[in-house]
Amino acid sequence: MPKLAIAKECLQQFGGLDKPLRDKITETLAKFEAATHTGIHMEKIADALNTRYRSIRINQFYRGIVLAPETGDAYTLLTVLPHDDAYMWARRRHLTVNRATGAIEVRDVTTIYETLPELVKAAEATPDRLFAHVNDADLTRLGIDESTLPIARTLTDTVQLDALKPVLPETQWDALAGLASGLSPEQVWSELGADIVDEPYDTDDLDAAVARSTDRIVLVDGPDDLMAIFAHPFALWRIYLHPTQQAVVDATFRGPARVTGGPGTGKTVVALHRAHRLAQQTTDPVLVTTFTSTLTDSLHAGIKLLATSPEVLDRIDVQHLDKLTHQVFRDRHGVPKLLSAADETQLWSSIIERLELPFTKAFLAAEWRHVALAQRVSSAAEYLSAKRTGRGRRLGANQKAQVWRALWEFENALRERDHWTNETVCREATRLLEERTDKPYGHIVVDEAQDLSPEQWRLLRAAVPDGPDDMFIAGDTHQRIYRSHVSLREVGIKVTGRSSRLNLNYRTTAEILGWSLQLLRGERIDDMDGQLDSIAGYRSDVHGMPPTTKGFGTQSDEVGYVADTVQAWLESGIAPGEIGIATRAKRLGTKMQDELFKRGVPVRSLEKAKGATDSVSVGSMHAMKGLEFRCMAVAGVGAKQVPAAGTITPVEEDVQTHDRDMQRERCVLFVACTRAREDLLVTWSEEPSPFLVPLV
Ligand SMILES: Nc1ncnc2c1ncn2[C@@H]1O[C@H](COP(=O)(O)OP(=O)(O)OP(=O)(O)O)[C@@H](O)[C@H]1O
Repeated sequence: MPKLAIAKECLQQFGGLDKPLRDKITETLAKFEAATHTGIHMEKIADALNTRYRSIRINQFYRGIVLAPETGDAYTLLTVLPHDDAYMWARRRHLTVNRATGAIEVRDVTTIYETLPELVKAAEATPDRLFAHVNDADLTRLGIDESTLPIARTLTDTVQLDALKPVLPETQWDALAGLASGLSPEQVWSELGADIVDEPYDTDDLDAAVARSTDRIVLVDGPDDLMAIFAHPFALWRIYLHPTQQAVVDATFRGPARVTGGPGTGKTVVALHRAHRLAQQTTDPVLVTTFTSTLTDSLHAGIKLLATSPEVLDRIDVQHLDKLTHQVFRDRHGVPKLLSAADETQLWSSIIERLELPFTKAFLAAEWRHVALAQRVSSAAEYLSAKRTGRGRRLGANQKAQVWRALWEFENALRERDHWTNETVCREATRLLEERTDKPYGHIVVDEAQDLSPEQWRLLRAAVPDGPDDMFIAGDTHQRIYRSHVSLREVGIKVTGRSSRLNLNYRTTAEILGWSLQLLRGERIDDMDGQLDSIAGYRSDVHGMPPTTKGFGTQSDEVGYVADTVQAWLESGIAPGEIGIATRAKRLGTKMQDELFKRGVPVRSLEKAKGATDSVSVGSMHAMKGLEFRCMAVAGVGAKQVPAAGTITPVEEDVQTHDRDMQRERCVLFVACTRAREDLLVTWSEEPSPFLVPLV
């Protein structure tokens, strides 16, 4: 029976076609396995650059181009195009095997040949060469072959390289783009997928190369599999992973492991695939968790797209972390009486007054959370020797004794009133899990790890036995938007030596990513494992318009302009559900919603509505975490709103906490801006935020 494999390019094209044509393609290909009987017509193509190209008829106007096998029965669908374009494709494009990875590559030989004289002419006008810093041996080692090398040597800037993307062999172009973005040859080498580079390849064996190209070509396993692939043509991440993503998904780790990387690099995608793979290999439950409910919903939707078997799906428990914590608590103690924020403030005030302490409520509350709870301090002696990393105000022994007295009184009051906070519920749930010898999960996968508190980490550690692949952690400390700062080591989770990094952004254009990264330039951001993280090497291969930044005299002018822009996006064919508006202050978000509602634009609040939508989404910058939109407006980025004054500890009170608060506010803005896929508008009224000043 003939087998069919589908190249990524086909699925991308498929997503952009009309429904009747998509149905026709699915129908034709579904018959493929029975082709010998139904006689699907495969024709040889005169003058094709590869004698194994065949065309298949989809309908009167469309043809697919297939690579027929030399021997055997595995066919690869390379492209689906209108009749003449399909034949032209086959006459211009050559298939070769990449020297470094052994994977198949397509190159548009004719266009390359036609472009070369222009490149040579441009190169004669300048001594600059884009790859002057890389020697031939390194380029060759990275898979640049003798046809591409002279072109690479002629390039003078990245604009030329970008223009060659559709015509150069993909893997070779990726290697050149990595080098051009500042990665060293070693870093590019590791991005190519170090585990496949040692085999001695037969560069003439196209069929073996197709089988190796799992990041670009998927083998269809019967008609049901075909239907599943074509049912979600935009979810390319389900099928085609970058070699660095695939390596992390497939690896076996002796203990906790993690993946880091900038926004949109596919950390969530990797976490989902890994959870799915673990669930396929084990009978133990696999927990997939994160810290917000919107994110939990989207993880759930992702797992449902991946897991086609009901048994595997049943084994994966996607749970909001707070919900899981409360569940463990409730199973033993029933529903806790939670202390409200106002009651907590009141309690600190009364303690300060009664003990006549020279500290503020905010200071004591932070000391309780970030020192006492974070380090499980339970006695005066432990508090005296506790690390106060990140706390700027130094305390003498007497002051520490006073603070400890206040913390003790606070906890005592909670006990006497049988009141709980989310933190003490988590602490108790952790204790309950630590007691258990039968842990509820065999594996745990955590997304957006940067925002979990130390107590939440201990809870997760206690919910899974120590062992291979016990915990998998995806996160990016540049996107930390809450107060928690954790050293994984200090909460008993050792990831050193089991950490991988993703660099290639799949979401945002290079222009939006580059602009947004400038918001964080120079910031010293930890990596949760005792080192500093870095933004070097993050890149996007997709280009678009630079972000638009615009200031207004009044807020109502700003609201009007954002609403005009949203209407223009809608008129240009963008669906309402593909548009997002983020604000730091909720009040401005409400104004935006009112304005759009008045103009008859369907709009919803992210904080209130859930699930898929065909409305414009308006939400706080925090609510944007984990989401993405084709077009994004980040509004109200004025000096009075960003950083949000109420969230910044005064310098006089604690300089280190002040600095962390400022950094966190930058990260919040960074997260909002990096949700945009194609278009980003950033606005403010009166003075711009100090974070924007160097950029506008
Ligand atoms: N291999 C892939 N092929 C196609 N699309 C991909 C691939 N990997 C990721 N993507 C897409 O890139 C976008 C970002 O992926 P994802 O949300 O996993 O990134 P992330 O690193 O978790 O982002 P963030 O940290 O900003 O939340 C998504 O639209 C996802 O579908």
